[in-house]
Amino acid sequence: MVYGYYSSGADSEATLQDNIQAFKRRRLLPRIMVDVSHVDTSIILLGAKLALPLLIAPMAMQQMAHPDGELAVARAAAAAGTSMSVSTMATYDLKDVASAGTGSPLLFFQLYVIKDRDFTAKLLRDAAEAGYKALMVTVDAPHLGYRQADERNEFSLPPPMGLRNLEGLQSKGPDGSRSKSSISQVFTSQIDPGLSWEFIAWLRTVSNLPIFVKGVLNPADAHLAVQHSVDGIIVSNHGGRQLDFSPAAVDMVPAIRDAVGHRVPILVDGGVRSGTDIIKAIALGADAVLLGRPVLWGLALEGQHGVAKVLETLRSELELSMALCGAPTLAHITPSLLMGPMPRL
Ligand SMILES: Cc1cc2nc3c(=O)[nH]c(=O)nc-3n(C[C@H](O)[C@H](O)[C@H](O)COP(=O)(O)O)c2cc1C
Ligand SMILES: CC(C)CC(=O)C(=O)O
Repeated sequence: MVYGYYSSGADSEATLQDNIQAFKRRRLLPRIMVDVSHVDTSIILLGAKLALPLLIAPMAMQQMAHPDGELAVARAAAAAGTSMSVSTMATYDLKDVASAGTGSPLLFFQLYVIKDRDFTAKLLRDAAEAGYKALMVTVDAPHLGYRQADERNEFSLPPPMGLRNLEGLQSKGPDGSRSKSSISQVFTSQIDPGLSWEFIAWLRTVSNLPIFVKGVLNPADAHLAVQHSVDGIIVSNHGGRQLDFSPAAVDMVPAIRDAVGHRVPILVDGGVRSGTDIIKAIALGADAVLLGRPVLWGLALEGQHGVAKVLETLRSELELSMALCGAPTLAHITPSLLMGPMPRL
């Protein structure tokens, strides 16, 4: 049941697969005779220096993978000098995760907007007090995508685990959803499907933190996001878990970069599995990438140590591949390093 929840995508999983294929279709065209005796993988994001252009994506309910759950992931992110985003649907209190992540250059709090706006405002106050430096507002999930594995397994969070940051929220009773997955039921009853761009203005009245919107695919929406003064864009199809047959996120990066220019940072996630994937995403126009499921696999195997190994593997792959591309810094990763999609792959 847990593996099904973590690994699956929506419906036929076409988008889940496409996220991986979109990277595999591309080839790198290296430059030679460039001094790569020193390779610098670091990046400045929101004024914070990250050791690598790889952040940990928000993922719900991490205690199912390991008893230390989100605490272990936060510790591994801090030790690797990178950023973690903590889900509204975490199984540890957001304050405890922030303490565990002390030393991380940039902790994000991922917001699912609760219908009860007072509750949402309190969550945001708690996040700011706990030391989170930015918000990731997920905008691609007015409803949860249909995931066959969760229906088949009648997914529910095994007790005594709970959604610690939603405690105190009034139960809304039967939600009218016919889903057999209890997380889908909670989502339908508590999460607000009525958001529009005006929400960003409301958010500014209750939080001073920088706002990234997560789940942008259409360049027209990227343009609107910037018009509404967001601080960053995350190009994402939610790891193929929301709209099946939406495009691979990385394929949308060039058009979104064209739409917004360099006014805000652009992050992308979905299917990043190697150092060369990170290079491809940056060459297409992203500033950095988020990593999803591989973090959970590391967590399940060896807790904090397992996550650390996943991050270190990607870091060393990135460093080596940058050297082999003739790119001593991230600024050297330009579109000229890329060959377009290969036919028939
Ligand atoms: C098990 C799981 C739980 C997730 N939970 C959240 C969440 O709570 N909030 C959110 O914005 N995205 C969530 N996501 C989406 C991720 O943030 C991210 O977009 C996606 O996993 C990236 O794709 P990848 O897993 O192929 O790297 C979740 C993804 C997975 C696999
Ligand atoms: C608990 C869920 C709503 C988290 C999520 O975003 C997901 O499973 O994709």
